[in-house]
Amino acid sequence: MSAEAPIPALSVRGLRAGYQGGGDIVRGISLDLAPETILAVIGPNGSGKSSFVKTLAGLLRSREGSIEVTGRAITGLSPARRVMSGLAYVPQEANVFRNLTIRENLKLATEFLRGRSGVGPAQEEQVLSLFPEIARRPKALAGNLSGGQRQMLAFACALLANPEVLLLDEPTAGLSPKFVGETMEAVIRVREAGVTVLLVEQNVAAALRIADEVMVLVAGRKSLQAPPSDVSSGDLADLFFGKMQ
Ligand SMILES: Nc1ncnc2c1ncn2[C@@H]1O[C@H](COP(=O)(O)OP(=O)(O)OP(=O)(O)O)[C@@H](O)[C@H]1O
Repeated sequence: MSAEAPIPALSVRGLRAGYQGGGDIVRGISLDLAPETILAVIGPNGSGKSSFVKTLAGLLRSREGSIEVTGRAITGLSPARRVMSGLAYVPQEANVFRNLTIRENLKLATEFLRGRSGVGPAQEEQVLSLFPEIARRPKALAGNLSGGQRQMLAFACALLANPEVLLLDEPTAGLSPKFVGETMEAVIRVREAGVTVLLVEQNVAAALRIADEVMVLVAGRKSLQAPPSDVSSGDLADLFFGKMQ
């Protein structure tokens, strides 16, 4: 890296992780993610995408390797301390309290984040400006929102932390095509607001449309990292098919 290159928003070196009593599922992943970009992480079912993102979020303990956010080591930190260090995470499921209103969900997230710099009314206003349909209905129960709107509420809660990096685990899972498009538009707005996004996605076409870089995971290893324009559907078919053989 030259002296002028910006510090990566997220830097991962030799990351290995697995579940208790089992072998490694994340098998030596390294990557540098430039600031204010979207990295789409794709790969066959069971290739370790969710495990990778959980390791970054601190929910799965890393066995080896290092993680830095804007040049600061976070490898040994708890999930909560990682959020405070600028790494926010939206899990695939159970990412909002369905029996609480939009306003209550946002309030809880803010309470949790007390002490993190940049958290407060100005940040909330900026975040809500990204998601007008959430901002318009503060008293709506999260459980009564559409799947797409619920994802936006989950994004909003995570962004209240004023993070440098937002980790999204399959935000379009189970959504109809209309809501897939809306969710992807929301991810673009998040990047435009200055946040770097690591997006795990099963919907390869939708992810490639918005990503600046794509990383293909096969059996817990990085098989490819490139701009989407450099990745052919033949390459992807080979990588996905290779896993199934
Ligand atoms: N809690 C767990 N305990 C033990 N093994 C697990 C656990 N969660 C996932 N695994 C295993 O880890 C491997 C990778 O799973 P993971 O969910 O990370 O893959 P994925 O690429 O996200 O899959 P998908 O695209 O189907 O969501 C699989 O073999 C899975 O069975």
